Amino acid sequence: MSHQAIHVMVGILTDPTGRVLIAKRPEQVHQGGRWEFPGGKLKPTETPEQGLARELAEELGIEVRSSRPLIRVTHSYEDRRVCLDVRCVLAYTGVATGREGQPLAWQYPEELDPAVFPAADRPIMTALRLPPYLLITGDDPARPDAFLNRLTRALHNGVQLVQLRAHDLDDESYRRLAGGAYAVCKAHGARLVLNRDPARVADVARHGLHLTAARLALTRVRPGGAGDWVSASCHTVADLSRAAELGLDYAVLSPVQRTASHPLTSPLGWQGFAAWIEPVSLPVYALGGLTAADLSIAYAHGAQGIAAIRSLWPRD
Ligand SMILES: Nc1nc2c([nH]c(=O)n2[C@@H]2O[C@H](COP(=O)(O)OP(=O)(O)OP(=O)(O)O)[C@@H](O)[C@H]2O)c(=O)[nH]1
Repeated sequence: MSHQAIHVMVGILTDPTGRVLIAKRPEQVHQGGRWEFPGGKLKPTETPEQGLARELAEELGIEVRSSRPLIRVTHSYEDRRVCLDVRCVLAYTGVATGREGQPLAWQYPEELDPAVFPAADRPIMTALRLPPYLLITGDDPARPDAFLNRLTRALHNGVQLVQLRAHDLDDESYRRLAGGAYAVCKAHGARLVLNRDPARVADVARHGLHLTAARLALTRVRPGGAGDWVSASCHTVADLSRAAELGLDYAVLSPVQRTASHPLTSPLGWQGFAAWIEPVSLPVYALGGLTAADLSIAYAHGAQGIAAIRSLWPRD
């Protein structure tokens, strides 16, 4: 088998209700009969944007006007290795139709069934379900009422994913706070991920678990159950590889910029961030000195979105 990955451009079209476009691959081709996100092989003379535009014109009869990176996934099948270069189509003209006779369907990301897609597509489906902002909770965990109040305000501001980080609390206080935070998140349709030793929160209601970089290094098997989203803090290329090997759902890479809390740690910068995540087939949030306004630059460098404590945690 050739080790050179085939560069494949893949486009995500979204309708106004948030459904994404999928197409059925013909029976006789590679991964035939499975559903896919539209796209195809990049030609050697094309830029990624040109390749995406050509494939979507050929397959769907649309003209792509603009797109942004979503994720890159490298996957080895028995007979070939592919690098799926996935972009969200932000603007296009025309009406998508199956120009090659392929059935099309629009589905909400939560409804996509990984079993009917090629194996390489799993991280794409995760990326489609994850929101742009990840709030890592800030101060006040010792005053649960004030804490939950701030959390509620953050959710009103549009946050949909929350990591409960409160390392100063003892286990019992953490579990109590998690109970309150879960209720608030659930009521707002947001997800709560617990940053605590998984063994100590095994019976606590949640949507997922988060591993510190130190715990990631000690973890041999993906923790949690089938319904958990599992993430990890990463500060090195080795951390990112480990998160991917363990089959985690996403990573949080820091620091991208210098932060007040770690003024002496040298930041990665956006170029460094992009270079580190490029070979990793995982959605990766950028963390460290960032605000919601950095989302476009984060997207341009391949991030899933922005993670932040200070800038997403409401002040009094
Ligand atoms: N378009 C697309 N290809 C995918 C996805 N997932 C995935 O593993 N692939 C793989 O990426 C490769 C894409 O090749 P393709 O057959 O679609 O390429 P193409 O349109 O240029 O076709 P051609 O080679 O017949 O000209 C295949 O090996 C396919 O199995 C996906 O979601 N969308």
